[in-house]
Amino acid sequence: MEPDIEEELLCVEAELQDVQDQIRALLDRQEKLYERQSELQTLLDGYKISQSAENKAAPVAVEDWSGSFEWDSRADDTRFNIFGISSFRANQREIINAVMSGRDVLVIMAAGGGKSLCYQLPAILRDGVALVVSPLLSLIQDQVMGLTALGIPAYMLTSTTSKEDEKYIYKALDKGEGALTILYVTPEKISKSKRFMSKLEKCHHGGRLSLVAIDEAHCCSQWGHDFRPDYKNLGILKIQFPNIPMIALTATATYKVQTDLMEMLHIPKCVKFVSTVNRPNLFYKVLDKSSVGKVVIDEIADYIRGSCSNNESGIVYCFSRKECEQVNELLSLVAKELRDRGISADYYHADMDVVARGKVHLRWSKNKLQVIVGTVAFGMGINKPDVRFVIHHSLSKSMETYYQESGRAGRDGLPSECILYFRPGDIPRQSSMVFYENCGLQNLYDIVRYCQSNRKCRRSAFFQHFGEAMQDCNGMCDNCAYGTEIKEVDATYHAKIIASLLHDMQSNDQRATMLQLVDRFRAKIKASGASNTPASDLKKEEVEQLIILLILDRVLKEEFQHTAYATNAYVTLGPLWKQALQGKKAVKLEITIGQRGNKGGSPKGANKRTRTSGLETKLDELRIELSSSHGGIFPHAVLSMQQINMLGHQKPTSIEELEKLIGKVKAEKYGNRIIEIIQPYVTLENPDVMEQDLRKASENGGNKRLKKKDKNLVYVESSEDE
Ligand SMILES: Nc1ncnc2c1ncn2[C@@H]1O[C@H](COP(=O)(O)OP(=O)(O)OP(=O)(O)O)[C@@H](O)[C@H]1O
Ligand SMILES: [Mg+2]
Repeated sequence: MEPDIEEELLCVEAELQDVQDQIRALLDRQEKLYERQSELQTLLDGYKISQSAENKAAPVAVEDWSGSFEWDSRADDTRFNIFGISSFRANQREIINAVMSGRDVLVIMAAGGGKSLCYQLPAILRDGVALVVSPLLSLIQDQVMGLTALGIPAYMLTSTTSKEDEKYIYKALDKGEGALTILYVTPEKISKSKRFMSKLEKCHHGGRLSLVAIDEAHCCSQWGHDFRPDYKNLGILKIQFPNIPMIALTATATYKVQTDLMEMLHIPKCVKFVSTVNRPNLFYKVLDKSSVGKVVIDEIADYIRGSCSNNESGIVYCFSRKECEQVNELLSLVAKELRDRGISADYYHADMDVVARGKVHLRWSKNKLQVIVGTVAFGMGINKPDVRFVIHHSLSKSMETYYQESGRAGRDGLPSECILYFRPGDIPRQSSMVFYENCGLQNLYDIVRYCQSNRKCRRSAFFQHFGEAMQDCNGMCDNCAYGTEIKEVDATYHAKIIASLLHDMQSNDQRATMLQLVDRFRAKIKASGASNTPASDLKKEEVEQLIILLILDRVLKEEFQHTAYATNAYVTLGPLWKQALQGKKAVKLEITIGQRGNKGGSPKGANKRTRTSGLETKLDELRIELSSSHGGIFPHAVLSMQQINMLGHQKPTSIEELEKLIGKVKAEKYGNRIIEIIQPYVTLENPDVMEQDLRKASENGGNKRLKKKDKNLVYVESSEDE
């Protein structure tokens, strides 16, 4: 009898185990399906919106904007000889053709993609004045200075415009007197200045308004990340000037924003150009953030000293603008600590007075200051193309904002790095700042997922977020480049303890912050004396990581309570807590071995940044010097980094050769000085080798000499004669 019972019991237990395994597998599958469901829903919403926008617009035959047009040769000549740009980037030529054909155009192109050229070049090719609306004074100033340096009659009408310039501009608008090709204004001018609008009408009436460009057009939309009320009134421009081509440009990719701004600007039939969100030159990396502030600063300083020895520019972002007071202290502290470690750094925050802020920005833009430590308030006005690194000392509030903020690196297309310091312990502070925003927590958890992931390509997270097909990362993120060295811990048991702890606390009307929960968990493990249970081996940070994982998996959730001074975040039981309590929810915790971002293995695409040669360094110094002597323009307006690299390789020795590389305008203006710098490097074809040989030669009693064979070739030979 007894053996029968025992046998049946074993069978029942085995079957139970089997059922439990199946439940677990099904729950896992359910999770995955939920995730996929939400991804597909986002894609579908986007698709529907785009369809309805297309249906609303009159059917337009598919047009070929890449064919030949009568202005082709003029466009190429202007691109090269005035802008010094050797070839168009993706979509630029097509966009220019559409504008030149008189069509309204919407341009969605990633940061640094080259949107400015898309309206500046047609502005030069078309007769009359091009009106450009741009949201920030600093952006406008940059652009006007750059264009003026290229000899293009560009002006701005803003609060800082002198009376004299204002008079000149109004005369040009009114009567067509004086050269005026591009006029920049802030949106307030359109919505608030009747005088300006009436002059603009006259300009239009006289057939002298060539095009209207709305830069940073996402500012029109409340769904965009930087809504500006004055942008809402820009719809008036299309109403007043229906036949003038309007080009709206933005780097924000969401469909909602796109359709919103087409409606607001009254350009339903516009030709839309959407480029990829991919920024192939950016290397994305997440690093574990130490809980000790100084260690983080040490690491940042080491990174800057090690990877950016040529005084290459960068930004360090700290916190969000909402925590301003403490942030200001933190910013100045971080800047000071970086200075103490030998790095030229200063801080920038919204509360500084305008002059001081402007000075910091200017020093940085002119490469006289290497690093700006700022809040995200230091954002849209940044037009510097050669930012080599953007470091986030703390988490952005969404994937979209991280894409924008990190995207300030490498706008010139050269390899640059985006580094994010992540610590689960930072999350409650962030979540208590965003929870009241529409989808605030969901957005934050998305970027937390991005950070927590040790295997998934970082780039793929952006493609997924913006509903774009996957593209190859080419080893340009830490997860793709270094491979993964992680330990997977089955944390199902740990999750069970946490759920039971919280359940007990909640039954007693108690609540816990994340820190308190971590402490309670560890205390419970200790008190139970279970030193060899699987739960005892988790470090404090790993318990934090687990709690965050459980929040992302909806086993737990965050709740918030306002006090007079702050908003506190608490961790409570979430929708799937019972499954966790019953051990039915498989929880797998990925623990990094060693430090994240420093995983072993040789990086595939990492460190693609080439070392700057001696000549390139000299050319870089020259551009700083020339920029000051040419009216204080920015160094990148003299020569871009790409042009410096090209000159470093090609080493032109005559103005004619130089002209073929950087165009007529720049060759004429700066040519002599550039050639002066290059010349010695042509005679010394390989200066590093040469220097070594020269040294050896002198050590050997000078029995070697340099012999010049032809203009470009130099070799070293032994000579007994000398
Ligand atoms: N075809 C090209 N070839 C090489 N460099 C280019 C080309 N087009 C633009 N650039 C350079 O790329 C940099 C970024 O261009 P631009 O400022 O127009 O970017 P953007 O798309 O407006 O970016 P953002 O969204 O950040 O404003 C500039 O330094 C510009 O001179
Ligand atoms: Mg731009």
